[in-house]
Amino acid sequence: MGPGGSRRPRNSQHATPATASAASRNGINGGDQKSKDPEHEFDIIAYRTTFWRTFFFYALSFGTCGIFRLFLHWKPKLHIQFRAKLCSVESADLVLVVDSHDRHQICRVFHRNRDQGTEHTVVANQDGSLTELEDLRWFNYRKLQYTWIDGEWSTPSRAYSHVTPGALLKGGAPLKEDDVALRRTYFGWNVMPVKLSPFYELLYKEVLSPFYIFQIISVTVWYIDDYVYYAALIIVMSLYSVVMTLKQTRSQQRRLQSMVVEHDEVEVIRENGRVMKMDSSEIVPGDILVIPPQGCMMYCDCVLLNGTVIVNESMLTGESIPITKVSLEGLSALADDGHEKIFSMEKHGKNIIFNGTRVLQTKYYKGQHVKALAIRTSYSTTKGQLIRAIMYPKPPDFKFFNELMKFVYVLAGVASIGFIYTSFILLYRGSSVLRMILRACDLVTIVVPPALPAVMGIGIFYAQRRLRQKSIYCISPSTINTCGAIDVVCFDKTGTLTEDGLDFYALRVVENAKIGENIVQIAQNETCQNVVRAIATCHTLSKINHELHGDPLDVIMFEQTGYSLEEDDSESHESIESVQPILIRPPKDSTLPDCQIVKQFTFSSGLQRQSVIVTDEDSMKAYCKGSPEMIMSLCKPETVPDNFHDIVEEYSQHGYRLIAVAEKELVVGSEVQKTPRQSIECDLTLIGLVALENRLKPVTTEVIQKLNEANIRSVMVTGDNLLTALSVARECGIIQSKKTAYLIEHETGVVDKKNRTILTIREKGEHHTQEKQAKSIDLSKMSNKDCQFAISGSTFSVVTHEYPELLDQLVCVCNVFARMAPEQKQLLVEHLQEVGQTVAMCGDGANDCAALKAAHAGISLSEAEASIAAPFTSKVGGVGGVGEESGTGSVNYF
Ligand SMILES: Nc1ncnc2c1ncn2[C@@H]1O[C@H](COP(=O)(O)OP(=O)(O)OP(=O)(O)O)[C@@H](O)[C@H]1O
Repeated sequence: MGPGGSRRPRNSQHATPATASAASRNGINGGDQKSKDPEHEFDIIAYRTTFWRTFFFYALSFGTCGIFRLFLHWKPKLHIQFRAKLCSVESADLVLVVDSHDRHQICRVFHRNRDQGTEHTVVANQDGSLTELEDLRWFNYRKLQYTWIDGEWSTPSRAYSHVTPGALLKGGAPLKEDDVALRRTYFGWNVMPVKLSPFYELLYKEVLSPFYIFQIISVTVWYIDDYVYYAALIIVMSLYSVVMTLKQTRSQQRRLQSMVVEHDEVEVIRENGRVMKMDSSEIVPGDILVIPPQGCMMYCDCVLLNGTVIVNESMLTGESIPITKVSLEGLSALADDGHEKIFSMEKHGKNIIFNGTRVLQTKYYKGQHVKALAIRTSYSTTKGQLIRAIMYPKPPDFKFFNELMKFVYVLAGVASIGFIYTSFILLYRGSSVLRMILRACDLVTIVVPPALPAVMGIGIFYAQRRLRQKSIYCISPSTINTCGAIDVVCFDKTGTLTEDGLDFYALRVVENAKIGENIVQIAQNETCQNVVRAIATCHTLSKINHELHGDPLDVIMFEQTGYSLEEDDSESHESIESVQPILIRPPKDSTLPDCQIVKQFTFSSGLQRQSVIVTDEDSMKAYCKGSPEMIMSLCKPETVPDNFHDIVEEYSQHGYRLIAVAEKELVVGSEVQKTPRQSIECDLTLIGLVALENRLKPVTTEVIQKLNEANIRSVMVTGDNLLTALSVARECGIIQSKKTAYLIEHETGVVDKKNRTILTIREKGEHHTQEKQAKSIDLSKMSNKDCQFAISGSTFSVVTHEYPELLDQLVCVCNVFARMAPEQKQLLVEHLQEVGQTVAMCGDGANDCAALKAAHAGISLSEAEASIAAPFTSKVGGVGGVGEESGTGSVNYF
């Protein structure tokens, strides 16, 4: 099997596209490769078997009744070194793949020549086109197919990996049937088969582990030695454990299968633009899909070519609020650095509809198709990557297993001494050889606990059952053991520690750089109509089945305005995005005209803002809302009140969530569709500040208290303001009442002699800053003096780049990390792990996904039971305390 998929049955298990292409590295005979993907970093070493090595391998395996083979089964590296020798990729028939956790796997290399045989040797180019190779070599590893192209191992995700957004738009032409057939030979069918392993196969894998082999030997020794009852008891326990483990593995596979093996009818434009209905398994990268107006499930990763769609990505992110995806149309061709933009899955997430997500609604001109270009199928999609991460998880917890193995080695050392001593004594006393061996082995089996795997297996099984009863679903049972060793739990704030919903508190209008008083009732209040209009239009809400859907923050703000939202059906409106404009109507008795949202720039955590372009009868305006710091930086300084910063601090200190609103007048009829986002979101005029209340969840304080009692450190890592975060942290007990909170800060441009930005520490509440040279900051000492620390993302970034030597200390003593971008959340988790901490991360949103994945134990709070964002998914919607005795007997809380 391999890239010969055109003749392959539809549901065959075919290696599918991957995320990374393996880059060439000068290695042993040119056969040593290293993958670029940091997450799945691995070496690929080429080998060729020889006749004599194979002969000796079989001879020794038979000659030792399989013991030699069993030994090599545990040691794949020795196995391949014994059977084959290093060679170049061109002559290899085996490769040894070594992953970043030093796990080895031997894979067979397949080979096909263009002139031999009937099947094609096509591969994909980086721009998505196909090319035919003279000689095709590939191997399958963890559901992906690696093909030797241009001196490197590449996966099918190589297609569209180096292409401009403009080329993607232009390249979106219907595929011909011949082309489809050729593409299928390389990409395979768009399915993710999860095989239910037969019982005997699972049993074989389980029983061949060194522990079980040792157990078999132990039981045999005891049986011969007349410990019949004890031996029988251990057999019964082990059988029970094996059956439970197998049952668990099978139900795990079934669960995964139900999440993965989904397919349905889709509409694809093929051959001369005909819309054809077909099964989703027939989609190949390059196909153009038609997305129905009423929505559908997505079965591949695709780029939106026109219109706008609203999707629910909860399956991938755990976050169930609808997200708006926009088309590539109108995207500027040049990046910030002036170079041509290159399309990437990371940077253009807002233009990609991912496999496994549900399209709730599409928006475009009536009667026109919303089209999307399939770029990745089956296991190379984002969903495929997550599924692979579940199928081939990281080794549970290195520290835990290393220590467990150390414990076993110490016991084995003690046993060996006993073995030698007993053998010597018995020999000296003239005992028979059989009795001597029996006694000595008996000693070993008593010292090293043979029932250890059985006990752990049973423990995990019951722990998982208990979690399920509490609506916590676990897709990676081995992680349960890790939870017994958690040192730090990182919590996202909004939606995790605090309620998802917010309460509107007040609006303060800014006019002529003066800030007004609190306005609590904003609808129809004459004094704030301009800001109300901005709030009513600046969002990405949509109406699905007559209900407003979107970010809870947007919903709550919109509902205060008294405005209503309608999709504009009239033919006359010229929309900038060639999307049906959204009509915003003021309250009935208002004299203000209706207005249309003609362009939306979606919210992103990294940008901390969101904006829209709105037109009414005779004007065109851009409205922008976001975090006060961000909006202030985009506003003309003369429009920002002098005391604005102080006012923001005051609200933040009381835990309010703040959103600043700004506007900009645009010239009617100007070509704003071609204007990049950064040209719209600049030189703004500040017009208002909205304060929202964000209450703690009832269970939060109790959970933090339990963690404190268990000596597990709680850390808040949030995208919100530092002072707001600090106030919430104080309220829930992350910052303890008897401790003083210190803020670690910096001032941009203020540098020391070494040209490093000066870090300052100030006590929360003090307005003066007590400057200290970075060197004199000894955070670890200060933490002993009843201090706790908080830092914001920008200072964290300064420390990361300019004071890497402080980072270890910082992550160990800081309890609040605010204004953290998604990648900083991940960096924090990774750094905590680097300093030897076992980390759990608890989050609810798309901005927590990377951190959830990086943590030893990720806990996603999600409505979606089947979220694959983290090993644990809690449906209870809170950080409900879970006292759970895992297989290790520890009590865990999360
Ligand atoms: N829909 C929105 N429109 C405009 N600005 C927003 C919106 N949602 C949040 N913001 C602003 O962007 C900031 C960062 O948001 P982000 O979602 O990264 O974190 P968060 O929701 O504040 O906190 P957490 O990381 O704890 O969930 C927020 O503090 C807020 O000021």
